[in-house]
Amino acid sequence: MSHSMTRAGQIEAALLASLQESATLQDSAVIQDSQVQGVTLCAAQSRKLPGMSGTGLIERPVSWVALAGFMGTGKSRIGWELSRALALHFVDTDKLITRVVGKSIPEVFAQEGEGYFRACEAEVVQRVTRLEHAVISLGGGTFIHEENRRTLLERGPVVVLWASPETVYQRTRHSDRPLLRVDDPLGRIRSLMDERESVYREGTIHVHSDGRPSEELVEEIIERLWGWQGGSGWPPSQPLLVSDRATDGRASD
Ligand SMILES: Nc1ncnc2c1ncn2[C@@H]1O[C@H](COP(=O)(O)OP(=O)(O)O)[C@@H](O)[C@H]1O
Ligand SMILES: O=C(O)C1=C[C@@H](OP(=O)(O)O)[C@@H](O)[C@H](O)C1
Ligand SMILES: [Mg+2]
Repeated sequence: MSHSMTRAGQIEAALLASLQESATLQDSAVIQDSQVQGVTLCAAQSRKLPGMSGTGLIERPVSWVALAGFMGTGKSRIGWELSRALALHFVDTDKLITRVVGKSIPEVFAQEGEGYFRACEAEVVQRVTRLEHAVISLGGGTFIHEENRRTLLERGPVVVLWASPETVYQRTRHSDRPLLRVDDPLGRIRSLMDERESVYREGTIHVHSDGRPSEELVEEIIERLWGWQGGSGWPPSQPLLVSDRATDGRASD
């Protein structure tokens, strides 16, 4: 990216490239949001009718949704699959930042520092919450920062994916997450998850991912989104109770 461009301009250009890519990969050319000549199908139904999802006869529970949660819970993968199921654009904020800065996430952390990464993340949140027709996969730390959380929850539903520390460890051990580059990654996962858990609980819908295939998760997310009442999720309505923080409580909202 050119140095003469402002970061906002760089984000705009990178976003455009991401959206073009996501549209190119879209398997249906024209998707209508609601009724088409009196015929509507919800996304779940259309997936049971092969061929129908490409015809534009599709109705979605939402036209914008974000995925939050700890590293390795599946935000990037499930977000992508959810975007295909709902025929929406897909934006992964980490990939967007990689495009904007021209460096991988580990390089951004090592060369620019975490503070720089968090500043990019905050700007990207401001931009992606103004998008229409998109599934947004956040980085694991994005939702932790209050201003990001407020902006996201005012925009639309935030689905939080959960997994046990052991599952996160298995899913991330062969990848390069800068925050897990330590002697005892499982211990680090446990302590960081503990630190962040109460904040993740401010999300709109909570889905546990341990031992569950992605198709099942996408299906559950879509069903839960149909049941979502709408409205701003900010400020969080329920004060957090200590008993709510039990491990079993993570799967429900
Ligand atoms: N439900 C799942 N079951 C098995 N593996 C999964 C599941 N969700 C994600 N993964 C895998 O775990 C790894 C981390 O997933 P990713 O989507 O990058 O997580 P995140 O974006 O939350 O860090 C990837 O290899 C991905 O394919
Ligand atoms: O939890 C975090 O603070 C981070 C999570 C990562 O994203 P994923 O959750 O997609 O791995 C990435 O944004 C960065 O390494 C920091
Ligand atoms: Mg990710």
